[in-house]
Amino acid sequence: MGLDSESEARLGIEAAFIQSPEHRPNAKHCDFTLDQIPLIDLSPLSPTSPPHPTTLDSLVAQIHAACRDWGFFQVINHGVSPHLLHTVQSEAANFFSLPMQEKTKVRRDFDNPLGYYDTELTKNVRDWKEVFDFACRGTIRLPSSFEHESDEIRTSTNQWPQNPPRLREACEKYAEAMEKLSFRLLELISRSLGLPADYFNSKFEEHTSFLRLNHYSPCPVPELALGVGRHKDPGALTVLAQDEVGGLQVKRKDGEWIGVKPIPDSFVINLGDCMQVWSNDKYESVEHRVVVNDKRERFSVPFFLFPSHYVMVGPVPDLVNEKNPSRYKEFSWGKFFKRRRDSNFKNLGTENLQIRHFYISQNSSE
Ligand SMILES: O=C(O)CCC(=O)C(=O)O
Ligand SMILES: [Fe+2]
Repeated sequence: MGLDSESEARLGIEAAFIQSPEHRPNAKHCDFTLDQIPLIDLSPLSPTSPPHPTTLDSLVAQIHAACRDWGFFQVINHGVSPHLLHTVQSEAANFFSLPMQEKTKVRRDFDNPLGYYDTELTKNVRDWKEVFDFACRGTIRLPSSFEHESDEIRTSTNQWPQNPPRLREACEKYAEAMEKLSFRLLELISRSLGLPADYFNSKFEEHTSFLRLNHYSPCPVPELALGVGRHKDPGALTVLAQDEVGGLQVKRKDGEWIGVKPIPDSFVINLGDCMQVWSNDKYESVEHRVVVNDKRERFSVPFFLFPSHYVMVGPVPDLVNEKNPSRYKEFSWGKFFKRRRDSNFKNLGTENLQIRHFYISQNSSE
């Protein structure tokens, strides 16, 4: 942005955090009391009472409508113990309250992207947040390079801080619960596309899913910065727990930013880029962002369900036909993820890799 240090001091924030004017939030964007995103009750999935077929059909129909119209929904009665979630939230708060020198003992970097980080870029602008990332299954195997020729695979391993001592256990138990819930959701989404419930399961045998503890501290100039800049999640789906403060916004189909109302003990679910491609654009991965405020800190915990690194992502053959031809060329999940992640660490000087870079033009004259 090219601000000098005097201007930075006057604004109370470093230039790297400042969004360009068209992406800045305004007062209208800060209402988190309206309940517009679909709310879905998952109690028919309860293990004590197998669902009646008509109940399951109605649940699948609700999922279908939410995925088609919003790409976002909230779920209640999901079977995850509130205790697990509250423990992870309080351990996250304990961790982020530690002095910086303690947190940076588990710093994540270009070589090991798991751990603590406070300088993430989204679309080359710095986010007003600090995070702690950990793999759902302890390790993640990904290509070491985005380049096509390279086949080398690198394993990243979780880094656990000694402090707070119970963070690791809380996170590992929570991750297990998220893994289970996300597969149940994946089955519902699969049915909602007219596919067998287990259609996608083989793509997740060595899944590269990870969780993130997000901490957004109060920002002196919330009208200039964002907690997370506008983006789409790259994977299959995201299961997000947020506290009562509010900050997440979803871009509605008409282009309006809509706040997602915090509902106690609920999860916010959104579809990622892989689901958009698999569904051949029946469902969309919807843009979202996080606004910050100058009074209250906010915590959130997303679980990102990502396929195995070797999965080639392309439209599901059963969902394409002559009338509805395939809209995407296949791409390697591992290479796509690696490239997207590298852009979190350094300004690659170009636009981030997006699924539309694999779009097949439907116009034969182009
Ligand atoms: O904190 C939130 O509400 C959402 C964060 C998010 O979108 C992300 O980390 O991808
Ligand atoms: Fe996101």
